[in-house]
Amino acid sequence: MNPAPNLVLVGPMGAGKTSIGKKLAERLGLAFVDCDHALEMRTGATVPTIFELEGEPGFRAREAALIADVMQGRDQVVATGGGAVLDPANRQALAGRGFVVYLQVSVAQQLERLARDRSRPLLASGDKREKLEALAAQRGPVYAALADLCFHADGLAVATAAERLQAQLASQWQRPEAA
Ligand SMILES: Nc1ncnc2c1ncn2[C@@H]1O[C@H](COP(=O)(O)OP(=O)(O)OP(=O)(O)O)[C@@H](O)[C@H]1O
Ligand SMILES: O=C(O)C1=C[C@@H](O)[C@@H](O)[C@H](O)C1
Ligand SMILES: [Mg+2]
Repeated sequence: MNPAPNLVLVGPMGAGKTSIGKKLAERLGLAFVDCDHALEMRTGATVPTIFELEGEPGFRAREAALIADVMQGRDQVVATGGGAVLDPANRQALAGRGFVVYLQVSVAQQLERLARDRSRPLLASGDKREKLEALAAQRGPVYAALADLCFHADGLAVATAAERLQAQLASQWQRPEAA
């Protein structure tokens, strides 16, 4: 049993961190924080606009500041952005106060889900399959090393994935009582 005060979802773009996370938070009666969305609310700019104005380094700095703040809280399901785990300080913040679930998904499934997506700057140009494969090779081991639990989300509807994940969590994650 890991007594972390938050549940954290990590994994690649299109794994369902946002979609499954929202459903799971409802089922668990916890607050839901989507880091990309929270960053957009905080800055008043969309993720693509932040990338356009400040580049990926600017986005990553804002993402790190947000994660540091969010992880001070408790009783939250936190859906991270796909690249949040690249920063060691983020990894420390997420694992320090979170039970970390890696939502695993195949590149084929990502491609299906993100075929028409325009909100992810890292997929905006070039061949999507090649990019997703390169990101998977780089990030897959990082997600796996950070995770308390790996959950295969391939082929599952959002509601089914949330239900099954909740069932697995019941025997592995117990939130501490509030002080
Ligand atoms: N289990 C699922 N079944 C069907 N469609 C899904 C599923 N999970 C996500 N999707 C769809 O795939 C798209 C991407 O999902 P989502 O935004 O939840 O991914 P994410 O992991 O949060 O990605 P990112 O890292 O970019 O934030 C959305 O259009 C969503 O509706
Ligand atoms: O995988 C990534 O690096 C990203 C995923 C999204 O959630 C956003 O955080 C942004 O588009 C970058
Ligand atoms: Mg998301």
